[in-house]
Amino acid sequence: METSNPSKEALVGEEPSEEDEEPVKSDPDHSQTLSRVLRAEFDSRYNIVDLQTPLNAFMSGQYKKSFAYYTLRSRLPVILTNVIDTLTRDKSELVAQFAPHDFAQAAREELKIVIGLISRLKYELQTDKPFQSFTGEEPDREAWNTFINHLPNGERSFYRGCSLHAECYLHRKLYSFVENSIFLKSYDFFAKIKEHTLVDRMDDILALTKHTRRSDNSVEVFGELLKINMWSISNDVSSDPEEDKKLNFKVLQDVGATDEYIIVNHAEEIWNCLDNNKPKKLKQVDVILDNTGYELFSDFVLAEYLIEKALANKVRFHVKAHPWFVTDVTERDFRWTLEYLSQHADYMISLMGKKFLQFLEEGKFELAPVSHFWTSPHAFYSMLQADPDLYSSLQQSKLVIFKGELNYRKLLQDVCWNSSQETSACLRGFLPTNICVLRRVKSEIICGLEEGVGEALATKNPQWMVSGNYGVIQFVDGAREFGY
Ligand SMILES: O=P(O)(O)OC[C@H]1O[C@](O)(CO)[C@@H](O)[C@@H]1O
Repeated sequence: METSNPSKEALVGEEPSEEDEEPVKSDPDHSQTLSRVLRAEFDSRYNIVDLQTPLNAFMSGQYKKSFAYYTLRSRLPVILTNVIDTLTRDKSELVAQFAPHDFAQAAREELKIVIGLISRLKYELQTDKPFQSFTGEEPDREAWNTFINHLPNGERSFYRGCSLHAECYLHRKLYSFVENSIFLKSYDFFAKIKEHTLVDRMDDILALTKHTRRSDNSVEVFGELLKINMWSISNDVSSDPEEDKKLNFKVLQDVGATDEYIIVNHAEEIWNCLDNNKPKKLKQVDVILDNTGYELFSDFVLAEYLIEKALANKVRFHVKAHPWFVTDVTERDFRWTLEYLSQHADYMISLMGKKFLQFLEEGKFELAPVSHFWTSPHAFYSMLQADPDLYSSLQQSKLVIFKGELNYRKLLQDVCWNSSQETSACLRGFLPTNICVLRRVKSEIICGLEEGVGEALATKNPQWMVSGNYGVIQFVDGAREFGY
């Protein structure tokens, strides 16, 4: 697990910016020199400093040696380019799917406009332009515009501001282009990718199903499920997607095999929090979902265990209001997954799908009302003010499980804390109830480590925080804080 990620330096410039267009392709030495010069020019034009993110600063593209810079410079342009390529390639299919026959020409024209808007967004990203207001029919338009207008002047663009804001803004804008269209309203740029994250992982889904059929009601089994679930989080920063499959397979073979990579494990505290020996009352667990596919299936399996072992009598799932960060779960993905599983040719898989659907019917599983807060740029400490209903609904829960990297970054306001800082201190007062975090570490944001652990890992591999090779199962005791 230690090696696979290429160095960021090697990857920077993978996606050349608009002004990086190179006339000479044939001479590799010349190319490299030119690319170095262009990069230096880019950095000086946009005031990029050759530093890592300083301690206690928020992640930002202005620090060249940060993962934020690499994401803005290389990863996000690639995402936009891929969307443009898909739209161009699937044009006829999309027109046939979304527009009535008589309107095919109009739909084709509209698709061209959407492609143009995405290209423009890419240009704005690559030239550090200020964030633009939302001017269409977006239901969260006002909230977004207020947010943008309140950003200090120097933090209102892709590279100057907090990278959490930049990434969220980019994904929100991207969706607004189809949301405000006539023909493509219900189109999800990433639907096919998301379907593949499930369909291509049927072997793993079957293996996980078999592995978890006869399981005891014990802290050991519960701890295993938490590990399986944490490793099921998709590792989008990995250079090789096959690595993820291998890792998940390895975890099912021997769940302890990856223990040295789990740098915080509070499984026992989480178990105690849900302890089924305590008098039975409403025990609701909320899961703030992250990605589709094998990960979502593994979320269902964890939820199934909570219900069947009476650790919870309801599990409420929170999905995104619209397509988000490529593979995040929307309501459509959630329902599509259950339908797909329940109709699968493999008897065991279809039984699982039917069982989960039945749980949904019986209210053991529930879809939480859709909240635009999850697709806002806000860190979670501002939930109480920005979405008080959501906050009070989480207060009804015994435990809220936050899945994945983005949720972690929002819990910690995208701030580069000292890694041994106590987690509850980093939440800035956000503790509606007990909190559990399952996360693969994919950026320089972390807290709650034992003294010296972060430093030791950095000595071993300076890239450890951006590899996705390490994970945490963290717990913050809401009861201790508020005496519930
Ligand atoms: O799906 P997850 O686990 O939330 O990961 C997505 C996040 O991880 C990163 O890829 C790395 O921090 C971000 O670009 C993005 O915020």
